[in-house]
Amino acid sequence: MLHQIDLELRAGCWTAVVGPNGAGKSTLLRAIAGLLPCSGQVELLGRELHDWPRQQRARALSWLGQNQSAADDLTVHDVAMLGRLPHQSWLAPASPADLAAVERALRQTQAWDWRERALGELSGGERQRVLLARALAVEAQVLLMDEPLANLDPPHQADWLLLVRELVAAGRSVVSVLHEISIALHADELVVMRQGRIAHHGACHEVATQRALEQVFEHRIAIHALAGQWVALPVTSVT
Ligand SMILES: Nc1ncnc2c1ncn2[C@@H]1O[C@H](COP(=O)(O)OP(=O)(O)OP(=O)(O)O)[C@@H](O)[C@H]1O
Repeated sequence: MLHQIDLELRAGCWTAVVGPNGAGKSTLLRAIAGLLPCSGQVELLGRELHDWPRQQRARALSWLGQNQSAADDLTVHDVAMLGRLPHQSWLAPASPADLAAVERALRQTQAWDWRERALGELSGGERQRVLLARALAVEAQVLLMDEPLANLDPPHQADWLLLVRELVAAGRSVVSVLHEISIALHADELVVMRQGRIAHHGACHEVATQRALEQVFEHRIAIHALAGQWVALPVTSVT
């Protein structure tokens, strides 16, 4: 349940949504995606979400859900091709543009070599990279990702960070729910949530944003500058 949400997300930038378990992060993302009924108003790229024709909206907004399901017997290539559905006519074969987008997306997540394997044969992290490829294959203007780093090892987390930077440099907007606070601190903006409300919304490098972040986690993390980056370290000492 969310309360009194008034949030405007900047286009062409990466916003990370952070906060404790149960704070409402996934609910907020689902509301932005139009996947939840809500009493307020959600606008996408300046237009009321429900006024968008379905296909246009599906092309404009890509969604990577938390623990997203997909048929385990589909090949990796077929799963990524599902991302092209908004671009395809009913029962029409994949176009050269669809095939090129799928190849690009699978290469971006280093999943191209498994393209003939069944999704069900993959490890958790490998599977997540295929689902990420499916979201990328949409080539949407806005990407919403709920815990995209789930099961990814550190090198692939770093790759995801670079990928998001590339998407933003190309003018796309990315909104991601993240538990990896040190990764989230690389975002342009943070939405800090607690108990169904937005506790703070601001630039990652601002002191007020970082203090809000420490506060919602009850000062069990502390944010430090290290090797030119902001990092969140666990606070284990009891005062
Ligand atoms: N389908 C549902 N029906 C009823 N309550 C729900 C449902 N989904 C989530 N909630 C409740 O809404 C609140 C916010 O949940 P949400 O999943 O948005 O939190 P979150 O911040 O994403 O948490 P987490 O970090 O644990 O994934 C929680 O108290 C949760 O119990």
